[in-house]
Amino acid sequence: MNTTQNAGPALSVKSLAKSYNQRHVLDDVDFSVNRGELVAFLGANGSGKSTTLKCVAGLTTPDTGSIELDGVHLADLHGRDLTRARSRAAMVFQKIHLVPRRTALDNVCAGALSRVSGFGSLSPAFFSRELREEAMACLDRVGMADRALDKVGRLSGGQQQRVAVARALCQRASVLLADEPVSALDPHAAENIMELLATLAHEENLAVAAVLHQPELAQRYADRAIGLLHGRIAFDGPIQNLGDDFLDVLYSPERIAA
Ligand SMILES: Nc1ncnc2c1ncn2[C@@H]1O[C@H](COP(=O)(O)OP(=O)(O)OP(=O)(O)O)[C@@H](O)[C@H]1O
Repeated sequence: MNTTQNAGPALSVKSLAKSYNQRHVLDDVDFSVNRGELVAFLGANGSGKSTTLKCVAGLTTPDTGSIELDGVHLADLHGRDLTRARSRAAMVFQKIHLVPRRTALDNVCAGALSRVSGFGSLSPAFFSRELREEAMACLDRVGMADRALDKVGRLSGGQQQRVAVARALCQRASVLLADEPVSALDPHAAENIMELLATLAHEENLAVAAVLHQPELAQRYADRAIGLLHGRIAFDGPIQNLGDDFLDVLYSPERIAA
């Protein structure tokens, strides 16, 4: 259970802008994600969804804009303070960045890398008993405790994605940033992961932002949708307000080519 008591949104982004080679890919992007909420990021290829999450996670540097995590302005911080504040947001990718030859448990322990000083490798020798117990609890939360000692490379895609979520939980993040978490999964496994993300939002009070390419999954599991069009927010509202008219705006070929 997330125990952070900040009253505001877990993630607040204001006036975010980003260019690559003088080409604007994000322009004046404002949004927030609250605890207890699953927000789906929708939009055509190249509309800026991943770049938005990467800016929040610190994987790319925005040109301008402010990012607040749990009420803390990242721009005010440097060095270890910045690393610690950033660790409040954990990224879960489509291409699951786990170490296949290590066990699920060791991979989950590695989620603590950004918050535990004193270990700098995936070597189990660095993992304390307390950390292992916490990692086991995280695996239990995603329904993978019985596979803790299996090497990740032997798990299915859906199971690996669960381990990746457990690693994010072991980071003690309050914000989960999931970039196409179900794109590589079969429909059944995709539903299971979406159900897990919704449970973490609704029952464990995490703020979850998930980039999805399946509007129907967003409509089934998300509370709110943010639609990006050419790097700008074209829709931000309750999921039930996301009708076919808005989906046409986000995905129609003429607009994408515009
Ligand atoms: N490292 C980079 N260097 C140059 N251009 C980039 C880089 N990363 C992204 N872009 C460009 O920024 C734009 C937005 O990309 P981004 O990956 O954020 O879009 P997306 O909405 O997530 O797309 P998709 O649905 O295809 O994953 C695209 O035009 C892309 O080519």
